Amino acid sequence: MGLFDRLFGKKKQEDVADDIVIEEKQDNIESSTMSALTEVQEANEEPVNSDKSLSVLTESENVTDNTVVSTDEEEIVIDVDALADIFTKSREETEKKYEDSLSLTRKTFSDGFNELFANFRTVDEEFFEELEETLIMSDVGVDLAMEITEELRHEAKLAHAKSSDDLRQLIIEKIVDKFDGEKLPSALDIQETGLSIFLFVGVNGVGKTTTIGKLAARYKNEGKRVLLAAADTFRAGAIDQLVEWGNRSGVEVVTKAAGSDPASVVFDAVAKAKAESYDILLVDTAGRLQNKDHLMKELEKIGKVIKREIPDAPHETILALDATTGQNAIQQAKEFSVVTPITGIALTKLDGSAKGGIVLSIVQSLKIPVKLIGLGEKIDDLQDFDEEFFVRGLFKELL
Ligand SMILES: Nc1nc2c(ncn2[C@@H]2O[C@H](COP(=O)(O)OP(=O)(O)OP(=O)(O)O)[C@@H](O)[C@H]2O)c(=O)[nH]1
Repeated sequence: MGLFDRLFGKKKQEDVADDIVIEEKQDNIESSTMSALTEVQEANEEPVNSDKSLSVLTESENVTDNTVVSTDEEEIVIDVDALADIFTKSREETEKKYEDSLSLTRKTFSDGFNELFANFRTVDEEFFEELEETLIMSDVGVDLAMEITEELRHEAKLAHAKSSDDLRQLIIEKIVDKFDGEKLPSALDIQETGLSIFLFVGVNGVGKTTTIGKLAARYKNEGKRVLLAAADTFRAGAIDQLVEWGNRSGVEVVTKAAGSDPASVVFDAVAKAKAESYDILLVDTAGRLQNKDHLMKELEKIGKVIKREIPDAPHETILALDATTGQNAIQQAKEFSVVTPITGIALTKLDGSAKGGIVLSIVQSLKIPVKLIGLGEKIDDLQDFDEEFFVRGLFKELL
C-alpha cells in the first residue's frame, strides 16, 4: 500500500474517471471548500541557553600536546534523569511536534491551493499554468511542479475533467506518490559494533553545530559513548559553540586552537575515539562554499585521515540546510554535492519556516534523503525524519 493510501485512505486517482463522469452529469455540483489553516504558531520554545534542567560535565584531558578535550575546568555531573525525560516521547507527542512545526508550511500550501481553487472553477490552460506557479511557490521545486502539472494536463484531458475541484485530491496524491516513490534510506548509518563517524558540513549559521549538539545529547541518553570533534577551526566562535554544546549534552569535545589544521583535530579525535572505545564521533567542519577548491581539499584531507583508521568511514556525511531559506538551500545542496558526496540532509529550522515544501524538492530532484529535521532550538528539538508524520502534517487539512 502506498504512502497516500496509508495516510489518507482510498485514492481518488483509482476512480477519477468514474468520479469525473458523475461530476459531468451533475454539472453544477457544489465544490467543497478547502479548509484553510489560518493558525500561525509563534515559536514559543525557550532558547537552548536557558535550558537549566541540564547541568554540565566537562573534563580537561590532553590528547596530544596542544589538543584539549573540552575547555572548561570544573566537573559537574549531568542530570541523566532530566535528559532521559526530555527524550522519552510517545509517537503521538512526536507527531504533534511535527504538526505544530509545520504550521507555517501548511499555511503556504493551503493559502496557495485555496486561492487557486477559488479563482479557477473550470479546468483550462490558465488553471494549469496557475497550478504550476502555486506548486513552485510552495517550494516543491520547479521540476516536480512541471512534472505534476504535465501529468495532470494529460489525465484531465483523458477524463474530460471540467471542474478544477476534481483535480484537488489528485494533485496531492501525485505529490505524495512521487515523494514515496524515491524510497531513500532515512535512518542514520550507525554501526552495530565499533565506531560510527558522522561528518557534518554546511555553511555558517544553518544550524550545523546545534544539530550536532542535539544528536550528541540523544545518543548519550541512549547510553552511547559520544565524542565531538571541533574541526571548524576557521572561527574561534565555532569551536566555543561546539564546546558549549558538548557541555550541555555532557559529552567530550576534541579541540585545537583556531587556525589549526582541521584534519589534525580529526586525527586526534579518531585516535581518542578508537583508544577509548567510543561509539560515535560527530565531526563539525567549516563550510566555506565561497572557496570551493579549498573546502574540497580540506574535506578530502579529513576523509583521508578518517579512512586511514577506519576504511569504511565516515559512515555519514550530513549536510545541514536551513529550511527557512527555501530554494537557496537546494542550491547549497547542489554545490556541496560537487564538493563531497552527501549521504543525508539535516533540515533545520523547520519550525520557523513557511518553506518546508523543500523537503519534497530535496528528495525528488536531488535524490538525497532527509535524515534529520530541526524543530526548534532546544536540546530535544531534533527528530529523525518520518515521512508519514511529515506528509500528514503537511496535507491533512487539504483533503
Ligand atoms: N528555530 C530553530 N532554530 C535553530 C534550529 N537549529 C538551529 N537553530 C538556530 O540557528 C542558529 C545557528 O545555529 P548554529 O548551530 O550556530 O549554526 P552553524 O551552522 O553551526 O553556524 P556556525 O557555527 O556559524 O558555522 C542558532 O541560533 C540556533 O539556535 C532549529 O531547528 N530551529
